[in-house]
Amino acid sequence: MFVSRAAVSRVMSASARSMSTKVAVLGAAGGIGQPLSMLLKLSSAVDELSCYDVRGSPGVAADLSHIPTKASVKGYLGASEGQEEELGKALTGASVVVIPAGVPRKPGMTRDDLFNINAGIVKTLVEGCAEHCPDALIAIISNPVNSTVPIAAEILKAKGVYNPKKLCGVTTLDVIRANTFVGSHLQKDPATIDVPVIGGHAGITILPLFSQVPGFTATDEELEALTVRTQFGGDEVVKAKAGAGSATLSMAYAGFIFAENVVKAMKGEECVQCAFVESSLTDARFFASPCKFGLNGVEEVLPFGQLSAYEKGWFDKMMPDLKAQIQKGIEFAAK
Ligand SMILES: NC(=O)C1=CN([C@@H]2O[C@H](COP(=O)(O)OP(=O)(O)OC[C@H]3O[C@@H](n4cnc5c(N)ncnc54)[C@H](O)[C@@H]3O)[C@@H](O)[C@H]2O)C=CC1
Ligand SMILES: O=C([O-])CC(=O)C(=O)O
Repeated sequence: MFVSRAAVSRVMSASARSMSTKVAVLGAAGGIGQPLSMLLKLSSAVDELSCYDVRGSPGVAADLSHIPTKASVKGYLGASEGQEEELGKALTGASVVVIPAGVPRKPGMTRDDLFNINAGIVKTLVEGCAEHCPDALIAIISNPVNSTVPIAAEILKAKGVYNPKKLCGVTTLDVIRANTFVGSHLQKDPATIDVPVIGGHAGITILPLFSQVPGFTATDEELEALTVRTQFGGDEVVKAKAGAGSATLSMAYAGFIFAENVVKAMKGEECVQCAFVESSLTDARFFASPCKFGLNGVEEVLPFGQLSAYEKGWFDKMMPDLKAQIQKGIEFAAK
């Protein structure tokens, strides 16, 4: 469950750790990667920022390094002619790895249409994590998240380093969209709204639980419009960008909130936020729900509570799609 930056964390002073945190962003020169790296550079929770990409990352790092905040920044490049592969250096010592590497959608495409390219990219990068930072928490942004997270799990398992507490798909953008749309509907400050969003991260697998928002009221038509807008918020941006990609700035903000919360939790400030994780809440192997984050990553996958009859209808509709997308990722990794 996502609240606001200020409200999500509770300080556990007794167990607070003073650890130095290296965060690696893989795909750091992209539309998401650049603003995400900048927000992480501005965070007082981050000590070291590692910017990796197959192009442009040394420039991004040099640029960010002139911002006077405490995090040190280094850029690392993938292999190309005359250029050695620097993924190992980028990952060594990282406690959190955020992965926005991969191609974005164009109008008319589904997230699943990205599978053929992005599955291979995520596989290679997660193999690097298994080798160079097996204890790091990996936060996957690359789409289709419903399949790329299962791919990552299978790769880590095959390498003998899978820890379900340390692998998450980032669904925070769905939460912040739902908060924004409900804020506007109720004419309230969206920062005070906290909509749990469960399921997955693609179309109808995204299920906002508006029935759990205190004071929420809507007609049937308004509820339907808010639900569908949250499910297809990504398409709204893809359409508006007209071929120039998908959400980058709102995603960078969402990825930053997620990653910073993870880092703070690892330093002793427990928090609850939604994430797509291995889960036994439903018969889907991975499922997004509120999770408690702490010193070791996902400390507890929390139940998502009572669904309204309307939400139960969407839940039943989404499950076959979600399970098929998860299975597709598992089968890819087994090849
Ligand atoms: N989880 C979510 O809520 C969201 C996910 N996304 C996804 O995030 C991904 C990235 O989107 P954008 O930043 O807009 O794309 P982009 O094309 O602007 O940036 C992607 C970056 O990844 C890099 N890259 C490609 N292969 C790589 C590799 N093997 N290693 C390292 N870097 C590599 C590219 O060089 C590029 O800089 C897409 O798959 C998109 O669908 C986008 C928005 C929201
Ligand atoms: O729609 C897309 O392709 C990007 C995405 O995941 C989102 O904006 O939610």
